[in-house]
Amino acid sequence: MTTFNSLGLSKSVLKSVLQMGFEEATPIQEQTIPLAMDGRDVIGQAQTGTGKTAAFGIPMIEKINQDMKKTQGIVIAPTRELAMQVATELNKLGQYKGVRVLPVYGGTDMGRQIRELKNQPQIVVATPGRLLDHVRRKTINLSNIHTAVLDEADEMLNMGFIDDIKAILNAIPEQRQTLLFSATMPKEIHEIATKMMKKPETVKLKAKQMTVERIDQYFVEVNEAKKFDTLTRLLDIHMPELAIVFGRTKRRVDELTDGLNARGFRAEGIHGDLTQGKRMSVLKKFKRGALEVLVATDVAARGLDISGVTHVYNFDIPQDPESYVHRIGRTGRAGKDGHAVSFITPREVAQLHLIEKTTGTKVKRMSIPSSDEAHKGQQKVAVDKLVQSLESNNLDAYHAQANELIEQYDSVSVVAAALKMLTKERKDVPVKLTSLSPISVKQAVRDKHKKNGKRQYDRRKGNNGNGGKGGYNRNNKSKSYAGKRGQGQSSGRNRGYSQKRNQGNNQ
Ligand SMILES: Nc1ncnc2c1ncn2[C@@H]1O[C@H](COP(=O)(O)OP(=O)(O)OP(=O)(O)O)[C@@H](O)[C@H]1O
Ligand SMILES: [Mg+2]
Repeated sequence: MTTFNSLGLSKSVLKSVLQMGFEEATPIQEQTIPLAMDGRDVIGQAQTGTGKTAAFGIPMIEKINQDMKKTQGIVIAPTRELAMQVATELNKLGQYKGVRVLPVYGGTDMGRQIRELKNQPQIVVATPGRLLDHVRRKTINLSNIHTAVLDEADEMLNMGFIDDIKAILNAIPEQRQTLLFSATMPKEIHEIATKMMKKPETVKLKAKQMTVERIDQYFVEVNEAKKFDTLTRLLDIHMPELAIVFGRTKRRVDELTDGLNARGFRAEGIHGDLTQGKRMSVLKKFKRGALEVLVATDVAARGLDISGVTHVYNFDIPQDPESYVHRIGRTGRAGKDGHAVSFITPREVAQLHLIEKTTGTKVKRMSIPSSDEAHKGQQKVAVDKLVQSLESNNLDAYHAQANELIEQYDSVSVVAAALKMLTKERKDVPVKLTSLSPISVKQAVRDKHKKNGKRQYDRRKGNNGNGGKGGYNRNNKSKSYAGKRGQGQSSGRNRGYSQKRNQGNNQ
């Protein structure tokens, strides 16, 4: 067990860390913080939800000179929502030191952003497209930057972003420290990365598998036409606290959202064609539990840390294994349990095997639940509601009517009728989605070579461990890692080839 105290943090940062409820450092923090504080370039790889943000955030904040009102650190993240989230976490870490952090991303007012950047916040957390805009307009001063971080580094160095990243890094003083973090790091991207860094130290936590062990991983083999009914049945049976359903395209997300609402689920979608205001409001609603289901493209696959997400459904199987790792990693975070179910059409079985091979995980088969099973799930919700009402003890006004009913009918029938009324009957609402062609491994490989499949979601319209169970406590403000963990990835994996999504502006 490593406490933050023993990592040699300054008083103010230590105070922030404790205030955030972190009691001990996670393994990736324990290993990378000392290196980074020593000034080394670091590539850090550890499973989703294991605290990589603080792993780069803490040394970065430590290095900031708070008396110097200049931009000294920069973090680049692939999506706007992630940039916002990272900025919030850094703000918390720097709260007692008095470090100013500004998120900078597209879809927001440029004029205002320029004014804010003029004030030289000490740390800027940005998406690449918008940041490059500022670099070209010379509306950001990069000359005092001593630390640059690429969060989701493999994604940032992938085809869609690499040119922007190169251009940005070239504009930052060369004697900078560079930190790269991600849960995944394909070999060829690691090679590209090391060329941009100075003798980087790679910290790759050893674990049997790339995904978090606490996430139960299942697949269900189902025909395209049956997917939607299967999804709503599973939602009825699993009764997630919060669920994320990933679809492959924006259209898919829209159709799924409409379909789920038609069947009585509170669902909203998030993808790159929505205005930034809408994206933020959907995410906020989801975080506070006003939505049960968030339907999303891969725009929500990386980095987002939303507590209460108990289930992830890959309605469409992701186009590459890395995306699978990140998507399912939206659950099972910070030591909590999670569940993931991937829908595989019969022609996508090879893609599933590739995911299993790459991640070192066995994904268990689950049979398609029957409508009876789903109905039982719905009934369970109705029973819960009834019990809640019983326990609320506020039923006096109904006693007279209840007595009359019991005199006329037997009590079991009366309760059954009440349950029937409370049960959401979903199966009668037909929902038809536009079908998508299956993903094949061959197709995915071809896509890799299609340069025009560039993803730059920041620029587009409108958006542009594992471990011993129970080892992690998160009571109120107290979060701690304990017990045996071995987070991170198994090393030396060689996939033999890599894939590139051809999602273009599908997100
Ligand atoms: N030492 C710690 N003790 C307890 N909780 C922590 C600790 N460090 C981070 N956390 C919390 O764990 C959660 C996950 O952290 P974070 O988002 O940094 O994970 P990540 O490794 O970046 O995941 P991803 O790969 O999905 O981006 C956050 O809510 C964070 O506040
Ligand atoms: Mg992260």
